[in-house]
Amino acid sequence: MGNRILVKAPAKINLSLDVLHKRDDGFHEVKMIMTTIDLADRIELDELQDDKITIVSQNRFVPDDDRNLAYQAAKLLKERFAVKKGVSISISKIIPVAAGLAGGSSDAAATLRGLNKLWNLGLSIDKLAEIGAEIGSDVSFCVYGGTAIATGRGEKIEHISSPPPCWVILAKPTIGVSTADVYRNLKLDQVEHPNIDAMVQAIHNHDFKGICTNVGNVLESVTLKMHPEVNHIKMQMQRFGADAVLMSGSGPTVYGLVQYQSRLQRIYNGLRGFCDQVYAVRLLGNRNES
Ligand SMILES: C[C@@](CO)(OP(=O)(O)O)[C@H](O)COP(=O)(O)OP(=O)(O)OC[C@H]1O[C@@H](n2ccc(N)nc2=O)[C@H](O)[C@@H]1O
Ligand SMILES: Nc1ncnc2c1ncn2[C@@H]1O[C@H](COP(=O)(O)OP(=O)(O)O)[C@@H](O)[C@H]1O
Repeated sequence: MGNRILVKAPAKINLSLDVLHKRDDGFHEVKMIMTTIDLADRIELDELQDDKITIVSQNRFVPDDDRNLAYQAAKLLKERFAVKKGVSISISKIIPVAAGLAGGSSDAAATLRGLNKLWNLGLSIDKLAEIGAEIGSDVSFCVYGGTAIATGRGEKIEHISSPPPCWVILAKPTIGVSTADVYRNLKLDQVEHPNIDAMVQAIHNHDFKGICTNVGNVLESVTLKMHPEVNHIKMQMQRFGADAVLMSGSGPTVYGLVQYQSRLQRIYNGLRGFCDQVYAVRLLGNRNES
């Protein structure tokens, strides 16, 4: 049997997401605070002697061809560094798909980190993040994990300290949301911009209350209008007692920050009454092992 590497691919949430303007290249200039959570896909990379890339996944929403972001990551490394061997990429999908949690981007990032080892490429983590940006805007952050301010189209990463430990409840409505559609329908003259500096300060001070008052996401203005059920989940989560409630990324997943474990069960049970996909996990906030 050939060499095998196992890599964890954690999801992210956006504690704050601001869009500054639309750029000439069609992308939007953003300023976001991203952090990793303890909800992760598992990626298994098995060396193949044949010169090919295969994707194995039991999840019917995960493409098993070149549309898969993990496939694209492997192809990019293979071509750029003239690797003659192949790889079988097996994805155990835990992160809900098309949810605003960067599941696909994190699979791609984990594949980059894993193949760097499997193929002995010796690339630095910064180089892997740079390569990741060619696959998608969120991939660079996912290469590092941790907590960061992301600017540019999301690929410029400045690491900051982790928020104080807390719980994160996630509820994913059954609808899927296209990130491109959400950005396209954003009306920047009608949004309320979050205070990112105040969020950074609150994180720096380990001020959980300050973090809760400063969560904000301008993309909510689009997705909540398109899908009123997302707002319904937000209101329910607030009613059940989460300390802060926000949509992650372009949605439709809504997350709640919860300081005390004693409250978790009640919020979880309440949401499970009308939403199939509910998760209670810890906020990780620390960097991936490279
Ligand atoms: C909204 C965010 C917030 O973290 O996450 P998700 O909801 O996808 O998790 C990201 O900005 C999404 O990043 P990602 O999903 O990697 O986007 P990409 O594949 O690069 O781009 C998908 C499409 O979204 C639009 N897009 C993306 C990023 C950006 N800064 N401006 C844009 O306008 C573009 O139309 C692009 O074609
Ligand atoms: N490894 C992957 N896991 C999940 N989805 C993937 C993957 N590769 C490509 N995709 C495609 O990317 C789209 C967005 O997926 P995902 O990364 O889960 O969502 P988001 O960008 O909202 O965080 C999906 O519709 C799916 O078809």
